[in-house]
Amino acid sequence: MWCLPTVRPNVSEMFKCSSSLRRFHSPMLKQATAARFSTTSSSPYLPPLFSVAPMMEWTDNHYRTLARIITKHAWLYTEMIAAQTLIHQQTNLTGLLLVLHQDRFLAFSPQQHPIVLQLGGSNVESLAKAAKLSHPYGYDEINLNCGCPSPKVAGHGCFGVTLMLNPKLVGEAMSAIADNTNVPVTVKCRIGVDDHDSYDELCDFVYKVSTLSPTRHFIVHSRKALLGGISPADNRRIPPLKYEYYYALARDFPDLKFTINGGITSVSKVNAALEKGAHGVMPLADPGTC
Ligand SMILES: Cc1cc2nc3c(=O)[nH]c(=O)nc-3n(C[C@H](O)[C@H](O)[C@H](O)COP(=O)(O)O)c2cc1C
Repeated sequence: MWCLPTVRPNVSEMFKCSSSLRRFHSPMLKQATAARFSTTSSSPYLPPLFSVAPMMEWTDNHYRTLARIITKHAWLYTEMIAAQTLIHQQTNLTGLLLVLHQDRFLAFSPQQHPIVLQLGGSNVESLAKAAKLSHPYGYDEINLNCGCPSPKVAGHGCFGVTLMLNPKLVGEAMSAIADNTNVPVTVKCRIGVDDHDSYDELCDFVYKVSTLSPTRHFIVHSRKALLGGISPADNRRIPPLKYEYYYALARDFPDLKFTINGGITSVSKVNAALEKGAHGVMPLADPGTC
């Protein structure tokens, strides 16, 4: 039996139109954000109720500033930033340039809180170092990308969604990231890769990552990834959405939190997911369709 909460908010409350902009200023969302920030080590971890999906070449500083004008409380994600890029920027540049260059990748205006830094990479030491480099900026959470199927990313060794094939490595990486930050660490993944698409394999991934590291929150893009060379756009279209995997995870790992992602394109879909028991929702605020 899937767990259904007794009281769920109505998310149409969150969507208040002002001019042509949609606002997400609901008291419920404000309350959820406040509760999230008041979490202490002794109280349970609360995932963001509503977050805007990370998008390479979209969710940069400018996009996030605009998003923050539209929504006061939604969680915002950076684009994926390769750990190695941050390290190269640090070692190849000097003095003020180093600061400016690194700030191109890591700086953000305080208004953008709550904000999550999404890292990409698979080298445990590099990810640890990247987490350490990001520490002074005050991100609210660090997330590891385990869902990107782009050949540019997944094709270069164990990176992006190919990380799902090595849960032990992800667990170790998440543990190393957590050792270098004092904010929650989270994973964004798919439900499988190619033929590795059984629910058991997904459970194995979640179980190993959460036992080897303090990761308590997974953002689940509820499609598998196909690594046969299809485009990232086709990888969002061809593999079918299997929300049943998402709800089964929420049922089978009661100590963990899961955010649903993939195909959440309308207020009614957000509401339907929350009513069905989703801990958090991550729609894609596609600039082309807003
Ligand atoms: C242009 C674009 C860039 C994306 N970049 C990232 C990224 O940097 N990191 C990431 O985890 N997901 C990225 N994604 C995936 C989205 O965050 C999200 O998981 C996916 O779009 C959900 O599927 P949907 O399009 O059906 O909603 C990107 C998606 C798009 C369309």
